[in-house]
Amino acid sequence: MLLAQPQLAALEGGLIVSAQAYPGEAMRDPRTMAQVAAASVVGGAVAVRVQGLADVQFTRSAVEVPVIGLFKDGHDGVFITPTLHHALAVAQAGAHIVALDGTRRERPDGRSLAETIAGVHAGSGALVMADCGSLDDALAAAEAGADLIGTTLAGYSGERPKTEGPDLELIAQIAAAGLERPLIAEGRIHTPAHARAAREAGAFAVVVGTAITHPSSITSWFDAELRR
Ligand SMILES: CC(=O)N[C@H](C=O)[C@@H](O)[C@H](O)[C@H](O)COP(=O)(O)O
Repeated sequence: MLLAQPQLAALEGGLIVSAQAYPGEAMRDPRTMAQVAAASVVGGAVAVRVQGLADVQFTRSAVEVPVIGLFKDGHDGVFITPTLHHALAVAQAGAHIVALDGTRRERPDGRSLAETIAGVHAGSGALVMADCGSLDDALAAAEAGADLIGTTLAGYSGERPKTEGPDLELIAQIAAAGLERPLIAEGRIHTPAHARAAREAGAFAVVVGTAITHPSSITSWFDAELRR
């Protein structure tokens, strides 16, 4: 799926909404996720991010904006689109952008990040978003040919603390590195003020997931406050 440069440029300053439900959850249905993604576009999302091949397929039909796809396999270590095989399947399902683990950890298929990105580019028209967990990840991912850099794994890969809100320090560090490709702030952006702060720290665009699309979590936040 080809995403032209002007379409990528159009994401600048915008909100990308991630719609994901986890296995066993009430909303874990690709049609439901596609509907949630479509609803977010009505509210102004400039792109959407969805997990799972069927979710990518349904979402492609439900929205006109670019679709970032990923394929989670497992819960520990490298689990976000962990291999080239997973990445090509996501591209085949229709993702304009394939999000994959962009850390420096060993990948289950033994391929390097550079080989994986080259494989996606050679085997599809999709761009690659490297989900990073540190500045060193981001530098390596840019070197490896990633088209977009995300802070998705900050606080989850062991290199950065799990900050209460977004890891603004990391966003600022990566922005200052001048990697010449879009920096996507992602992870624990829970309020409009967090989103603005991420943008002001230097993000090209901002992904919000849980705070918009995960009702059980949002409900628990309200519930916890009422019971404090
Ligand atoms: C670490 C990991 O597995 N992140 C996943 C990546 O797709 C999702 O579970 C997150 O919901 C997504 O990154 C958006 O972040 P938040 O839900 O915090 O707005």
